[in-house]
Amino acid sequence: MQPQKDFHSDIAVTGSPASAPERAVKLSARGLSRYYGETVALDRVDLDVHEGEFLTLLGPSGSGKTTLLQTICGLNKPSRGQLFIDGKDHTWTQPEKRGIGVVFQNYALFPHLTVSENIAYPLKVRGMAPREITQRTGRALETVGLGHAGNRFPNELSGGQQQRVALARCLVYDPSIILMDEPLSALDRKLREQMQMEIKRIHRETDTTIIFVTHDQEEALALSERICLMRDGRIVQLGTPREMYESPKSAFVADFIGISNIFEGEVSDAGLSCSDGTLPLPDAHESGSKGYLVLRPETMELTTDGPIGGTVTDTIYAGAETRLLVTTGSGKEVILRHRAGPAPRIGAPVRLGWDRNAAQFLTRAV
Ligand SMILES: Nc1ncnc2c1ncn2[C@@H]1O[C@H](COP(=O)(O)OP(=O)(O)OP(=O)(O)O)[C@@H](O)[C@H]1O
Repeated sequence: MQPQKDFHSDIAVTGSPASAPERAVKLSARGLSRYYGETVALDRVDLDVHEGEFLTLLGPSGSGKTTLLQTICGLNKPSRGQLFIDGKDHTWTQPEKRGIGVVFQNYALFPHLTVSENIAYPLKVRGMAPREITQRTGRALETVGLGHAGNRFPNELSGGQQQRVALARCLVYDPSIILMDEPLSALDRKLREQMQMEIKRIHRETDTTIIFVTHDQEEALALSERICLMRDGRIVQLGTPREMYESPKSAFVADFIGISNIFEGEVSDAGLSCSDGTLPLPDAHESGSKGYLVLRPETMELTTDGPIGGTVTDTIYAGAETRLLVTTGSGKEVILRHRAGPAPRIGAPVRLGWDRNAAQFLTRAV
């Protein structure tokens, strides 16, 4: 498996607690499945989301994230299984009776209504008293930092501000759960990062349970208390960003979360035999078993007698470190971070070593 992450990207694992939050369960999925003919979009999903938690559904395209989100809010009906909110079975409850707010990527504001009118619209339709509408609208606008922009029209706002209006339109109901389906993917990188901070702040201040869908692992690491990584309609691992990064259960998880250099091979008495030689393993394993040695870039270094040989094929200066791309003898691309001394030039032959205690040996592919 080759590293497919952006060589230029930075991975920051936020300081989340080391274990799942000890809070009441807000929402539970039990054996949730959704079939479309032969396609299994969701496959017996069991999931508990805690009160006030920020949980991200992460996974490649087609892994079932949107289907799970839609099943939770009631826009999609499960083929099997149950959904509980606050301990009550809501599998077949109408979407508007679930107390769930939804924010989509496509924020779809009414262009001919002002920001305040956009936010007030659904409350008006439901016949709420004008005074309460004004109060709620004002509060929601303040929460998203747009108290000054109530009289503007959507086309007078930036993409980030429009997404905040969409968020305010959701907050105005005081939902106890908010679902967000790739809400930031239409924004450019800088705006997206600003909005991530904003969403984190709103989460802290309102203590709402948030389930956030993204296929961007950096966004998941930056935002979430826990990440639920999906593939082929199943949950492959659920944990804090740190658990997912430091203790992946399979090569798929190690490859998806952060940058990994993964060597696949067979265990022999001397280590892992692979196309780049025999590599030492962090612990003992039965000879003949197959598996994956996972080496994170920050645990690798250039050493004169390292077990892997290769050639530097790219270097990127990034302040405190230089990122090196090394192509090994077998043609595999390895990323590492070089901190001490001048970086080698492109084309230089190098040998790679690593901190053996920080290496991981995984036997599962998925
Ligand atoms: N209405 C539908 N009819 C048939 N198949 C569907 C339908 N909706 C989703 N699927 C299939 O179900 C699977 C899961 O789709 P889903 O949209 O939930 O994935 P996703 O993880 O949200 O993907 P993406 O990141 O691309 O949005 C995919 O194989 C998809 O093709």
